[in-house]
Amino acid sequence: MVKAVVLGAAGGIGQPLSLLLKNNPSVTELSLYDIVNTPGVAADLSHISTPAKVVGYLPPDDGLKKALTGADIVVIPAGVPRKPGMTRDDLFKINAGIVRDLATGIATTAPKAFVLVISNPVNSTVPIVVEVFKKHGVFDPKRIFGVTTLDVVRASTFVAEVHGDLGKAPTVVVPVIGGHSGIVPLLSQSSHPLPSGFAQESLEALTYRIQFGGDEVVKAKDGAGSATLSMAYAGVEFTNKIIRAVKGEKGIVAPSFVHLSADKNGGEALKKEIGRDLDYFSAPIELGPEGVVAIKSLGKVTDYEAGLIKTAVPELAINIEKGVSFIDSSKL
Ligand SMILES: NC(=O)C1=CN([C@@H]2O[C@H](COP(=O)(O)OP(=O)(O)OC[C@H]3O[C@@H](n4cnc5c(N)ncnc54)[C@H](O)[C@@H]3O)[C@@H](O)[C@H]2O)C=CC1
Ligand SMILES: O=C([O-])CC(=O)C(=O)O
Repeated sequence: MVKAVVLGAAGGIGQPLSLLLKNNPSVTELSLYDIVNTPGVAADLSHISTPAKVVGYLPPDDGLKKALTGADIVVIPAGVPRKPGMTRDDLFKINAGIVRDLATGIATTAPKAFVLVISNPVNSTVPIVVEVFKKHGVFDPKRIFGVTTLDVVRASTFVAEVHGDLGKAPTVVVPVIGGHSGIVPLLSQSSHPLPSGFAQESLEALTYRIQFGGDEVVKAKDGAGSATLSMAYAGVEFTNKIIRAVKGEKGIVAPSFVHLSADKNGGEALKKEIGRDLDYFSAPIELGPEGVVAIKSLGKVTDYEAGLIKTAVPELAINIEKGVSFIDSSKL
C-alpha cells in the first residue's frame, strides 16, 4: 500500500506528474492538493483503470491535513515558475513561504513521509523544509530530497544525441552533482563515454546545455512557464525509485540534493571532495527502505569538472543560507 500526495497537483507539473503516478500500479492512493482545481483533476484521473484511489483536496475544511494524513510519499511542485529573464532565485520571494507552509503541514501530519521537493529554487526550498522539520522536532535527513532528476534526464538525452541515437537515452547514466542551479554534469563518468577526440569546445557546449536546459525551455515557452512535462517525467522517475527502494529493491542509486547528515559518515568524505563544509549537496545517493543509505563518493573528476564544482560551491552556500535564515526569521 503506497499513499502518494502531490502538493500543487493542479499545476503545469502537478497534473502530468499525477497522471504518471496514477500509472504506477504500486500507488494505491493518490491524494491531490492545490489551492485550485483539484476536484476536477482528481475526477478526471479517477476514471483511469489503475489501482490508485484518487481524491482531490482544496484548502477549506482542513484540506491540506486531510490530503496528507497517512502519506508515504509527498511530492511538492507547488509554486510559481520562471519567466524569461528571471533566475530560479528570483522565485524565492513567493515560493519560500508556500514551501514553508506546506512543510509545516507535512511535519505536523505526516512527519515520516518521504518528501520530494520540486519547487524552485531547490537549493533553498530543501533547507526550508529541513528547518521546518527541525522546528517541529521531526527532522530525518534520510527522508527529505531535492529533486534534481531533470538534470540527470537532460544529461542522458543530450549525451545520447551526441551518439546520434536517442534510443540509447534511457540507458545513458551521467552523474549530475552540485545543486539545481550550480548544476555539474560529470560527463567523464558517463556510462556511454563521449567519442574519442570530442573537442573541449564541444564538451563545454554540452556541459552548458545540461546546466542551462531550464533556460532553453523557459525561452521556448516565451512567458508561459518553464519545464513541466519533462519535469513530471523526471519527478516520477525519482518517486518510482523511492517506491522500489521502500519495497526492498537493492542497489538503487540516484542523484538528489540532500542534507549531508543523511550519510552514515555525515558526508565527511564528500565534503573533502568538494573542498567545503556545505550542509547540502546533490550527489549520487544509494536508496533503501528508510530513504538515504549512503551518499556516494564523486570519484575521479577531470580538472574541468573540478573547476565547475569550485564555481558552483560558493553560490550553493548562499542559496542554502538563504533558506535557513528564512525559517530562522519566520515565526513558526
Ligand atoms: N526541480 C526542478 O527540476 C524543476 C522545478 N520546477 C519548479 O516547479 C514549480 C512549479 O512549476 P509549474 O508546475 O510549472 O508551475 P504552475 O504555476 O503551473 O503550477 C504551480 C501550482 O502550484 C499551486 N500552488 C500555489 N500555491 C500553492 C499552495 N500554497 N499550496 C498548494 N498549491 C499551490 C498553483 O495553484 C499551481 O497549480 C516552480 O517553482 C518551478 O520553478 C520546474 C521545473 C523543474
Ligand atoms: O529552469 C527552471 O526555471 C525550471 C527548472 O528548474 C528546470 O527546468 O530545470
